[in-house]
Amino acid sequence: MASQEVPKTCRVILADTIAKKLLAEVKETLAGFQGTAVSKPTLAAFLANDDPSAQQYADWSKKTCEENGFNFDLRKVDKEALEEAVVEANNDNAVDGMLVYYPIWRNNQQQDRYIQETVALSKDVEGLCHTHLFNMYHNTRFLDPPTNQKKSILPCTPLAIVKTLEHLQIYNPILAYGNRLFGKTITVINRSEVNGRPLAALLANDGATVYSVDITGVQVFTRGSGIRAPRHQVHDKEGWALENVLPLSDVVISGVPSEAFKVPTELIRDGAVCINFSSYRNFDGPAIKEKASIYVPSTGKVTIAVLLRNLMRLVANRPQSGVPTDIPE
Ligand SMILES: NC(=O)C1=CN([C@@H]2O[C@H](COP(=O)(O)OP(=O)(O)OC[C@H]3O[C@@H](n4cnc5c(N)ncnc54)[C@H](O)[C@@H]3O)[C@@H](O)[C@H]2O)C=CC1
Ligand SMILES: Nc1nc(=O)c2c([nH]1)NC[C@@H]1CN(c3ccc(C(=O)N[C@@H](CCC(=O)O)C(=O)O)cc3)C=[N+]21
Repeated sequence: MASQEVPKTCRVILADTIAKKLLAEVKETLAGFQGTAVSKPTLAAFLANDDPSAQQYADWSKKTCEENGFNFDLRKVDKEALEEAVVEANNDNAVDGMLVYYPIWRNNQQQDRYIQETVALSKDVEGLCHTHLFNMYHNTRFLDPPTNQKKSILPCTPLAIVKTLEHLQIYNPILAYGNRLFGKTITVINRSEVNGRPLAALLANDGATVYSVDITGVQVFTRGSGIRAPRHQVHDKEGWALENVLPLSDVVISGVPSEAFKVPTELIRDGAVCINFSSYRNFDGPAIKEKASIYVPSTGKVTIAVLLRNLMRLVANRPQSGVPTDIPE
């Protein structure tokens, strides 16, 4: 009997597919807000740079908000007027959540950090205020222990990648919640404070061994020996580079903001899962499809769906809003 050749095909999974699933949940949750004072939540977005990718991201966010029953209020302001504009939105009851497009001061990250902290905790839809980040790094889910009514907000892009990995069934539902990446090795290329570092921590907190790569080198994020440690641990891997970690990795996630950068396809394991979150294509299009089992070329649409979910969560965290508090995880 002639043996049937199994076609060697990589599945390309588009962000749109994952986003649609999440937006269906958003719609259902928002239905529960009808008849309250916040039937149509408002997201204010501040654009204070001339970054075309921020403008494009704002345009998509506006479209997605409006198609799904949210107000999107884009406020273009001068850098020097930004702080006061954020303070005004903090005090404006018509604003349910806000985000500021970064980077703003290209040579002064401290000043961007200052603006991140100026956003009120109760309106921080991207989860970038210190308290939200602290809770994420410490694997603490609630803002109000021991009452545990107010959920802490997780950063949008890292959470979107977690949602993507869940969709791809990299999270193993047979395992206990909070341990569903146990046994998985994941490389994250990017260690920025808003994307790569929180992502590495989230994945390690769920049990993965995570190699976090940036231009300075490699760190490994794990839950430590055994599976019981409550939060992740970080160690430097002196002298290590992509060539050491890519061959070990079940999943490769890349977010390098450069046209020229490509993850070296020949170092990636056969059958690895490859996810790009950069606005540039970090994987070499045709070649990666000969290597990867699953390839996700972008995640921006998933990020926007997560943003809307975070916005509903902020509303639900205000007891006076009167909306149901059971926003899906
Ligand atoms: N899909 C989404 O939802 C989002 C996508 N982005 C995109 O993600 C990208 C990254 O954004 P940020 O993290 O804010 O940028 P960033 O400039 O703050 O950080 C870049 C990171 O990549 C590392 N890196 C740069 N070159 C490298 C190389 N050759 N090898 C290894 N590591 C290298 C840097 O060390 C740093 O850790 C951008 O293209 C941005 O537009 C940003 C936010 C959301
Ligand atoms: N506070 C803040 N949060 C952000 O999330 C943030 C920001 N500042 N500053 C600007 C960058 C840029 N950004 C992108 C989002 C999605 C894609 C992306 O992947 N877009 C397309 C792919 C490209 C295309 O179709 O042209 C997609 O997923 O469908 C790219 C870039 C978020 N940003």
